[in-house]
Amino acid sequence: MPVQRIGLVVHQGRSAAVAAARSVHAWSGDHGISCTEIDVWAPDHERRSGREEARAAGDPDLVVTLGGDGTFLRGARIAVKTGASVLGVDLGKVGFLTEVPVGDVIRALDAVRTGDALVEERMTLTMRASRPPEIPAELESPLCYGRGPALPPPQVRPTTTVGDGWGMALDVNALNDVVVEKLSRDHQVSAGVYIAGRLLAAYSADALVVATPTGSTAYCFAAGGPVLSPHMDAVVFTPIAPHMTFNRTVVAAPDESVALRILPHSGRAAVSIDGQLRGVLDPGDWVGVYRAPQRLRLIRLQPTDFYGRLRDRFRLTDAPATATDGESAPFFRPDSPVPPELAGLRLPPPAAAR
Ligand SMILES: NC(=O)c1ccc[n+]([C@@H]2O[C@H](COP(=O)([O-])OP(=O)(O)OC[C@H]3O[C@@H](n4cnc5c(N)ncnc54)[C@H](O)[C@@H]3O)[C@@H](O)[C@H]2O)c1
Ligand SMILES: Nc1ncnc2c1ncn2[C@@H]1O[C@H](COP(=O)(O)OP(=O)(O)OP(=O)(O)O)[C@@H](O)[C@H]1O
Repeated sequence: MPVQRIGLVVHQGRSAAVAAARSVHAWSGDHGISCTEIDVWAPDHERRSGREEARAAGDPDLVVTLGGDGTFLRGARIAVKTGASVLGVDLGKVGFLTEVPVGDVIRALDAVRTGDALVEERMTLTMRASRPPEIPAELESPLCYGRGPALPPPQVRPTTTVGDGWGMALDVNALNDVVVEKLSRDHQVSAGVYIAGRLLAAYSADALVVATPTGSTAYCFAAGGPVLSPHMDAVVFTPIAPHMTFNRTVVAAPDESVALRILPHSGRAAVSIDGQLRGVLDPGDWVGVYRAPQRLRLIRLQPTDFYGRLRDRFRLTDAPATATDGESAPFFRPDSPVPPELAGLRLPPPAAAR
C-alpha cells in the first residue's frame, strides 16, 4: 500500500503519545512522506468536519492515532471521509480499538510502506435527520465540559433533496454508535423507535443507542447488550435505563434502519456520534440511522484476534470452579493441514506461527 501523506492524531495530554509523535515525524522525514497533525485538540484551534480536516491536511492516505480509543475514533472520523487507512497505536487505558503497541510503531509503518500490512474493513453508520442538527451556543460548554471544544454539527450532503419527506442526509460516519440521550438530568428522552420503518415501541429512557458491531463492545456493552463480531454487519439498538418492561437489545439486519422520533412531551435530547456531541433534538425532530456505504479501513499486522482481545482487554475471568482444571488448551488449530470442510472458517494461525 503506497503511503504519501500521513495524518497524525495525538493525545497531547499523554507524554508517551507526544514522544511517539516525534518518532512518526522522524520516520516520515526519512522516507520523504509528509506528516501533518490533524484534529488538534486545543481550545483556540478551529474544529472542522472530517472532510474539511482531511482536505486541510492534503487528504492523507494513512491516519496514525497515538492515544486510546477516543483518539482512535477521532482519527477514524477523518480517515473514513477519504478512504484512508487508520493505524491505531495503543497508548490508552482500554485500547480495544487500537492495534499496535507503541514499541512496534516503526515496524508497523514499515509494514504499511512495504505492503506487508493487512487491511480490515469495518462497517460504519450514517444518518438522516428531519432538519440540520444544531448545538445551541449556551449548551456547548456545559455539554462538552472536560471533552475539549465541540466539533461542528454534521453537514447536510449536497445531494439531499428538500421537502420530499425523506429528511436531510448528513455527512457523518459512526464507527461505534449514534447516541440520543436526555439533556437535563431530570427529564428522560421519549421517542418512538422504528425499525425498518415499523414502530417497535415508544420508549422513555436515559438514552437510546444505535451501534455497529464494532460499537457493541462500547456503550451498548455497558448497558448489557450482546457482543457482536466486528467481522459482521448489523445495526444494534439498545435502550439505556428504559422505564418500561421491554429493555432488550434488538439486533437488526444491515439493510434495516433504526429511526427515533422525539415525542411531543419529551425532554430535549443530545445526539452524539462516537462519543462526540454533534446536535440537539427538540420534540418533533427525528433521526434515522442506517449502514453507510463507506467502510473504515484498519491496518493490521496480523489478522485480528477479536475474541482473544475481548478476553484480554475486558479481563474476562474463568469460573472459579474451573480453576483446578488449569489453563484451557488452544482449540481447533493443530499444525496439520486444515480439513477441506473447515477451509471457509476463520481460524487462528497454526501453533507454530503463533
Ligand atoms: N457507560 C459507557 O460505557 C459509555 C457512556 C458513554 C459513551 N460510551 C462510549 O464511548 C465511546 C467514545 O469513546 P471515548 O474513548 O471517546 O469516550 P470515553 O473515554 O468515555 O470511553 C468510554 C470507554 O469505552 C471504551 N471504548 C470506546 N470504543 C470502544 C469499543 N468499540 N469497544 C470497546 N471499548 C470501547 C474506551 O476505551 C473507554 O474505556 C462512544 O462511542 C460510546 O460507545 C460509553
Ligand atoms: N489531544 C489532547 N490534548 C489534551 N488533552 C487531551 C487530548 N486528548 C484527550 N485529552 C484528555 O484526556 C481525556 C481522555 O480523552 P479520551 O477519552 O479521548 O482519551 P483516549 O484516547 O480514549 O485515551 P484513554 O484510553 O486514556 O481514555 C480527555 O477528557 C481530555 O481531558
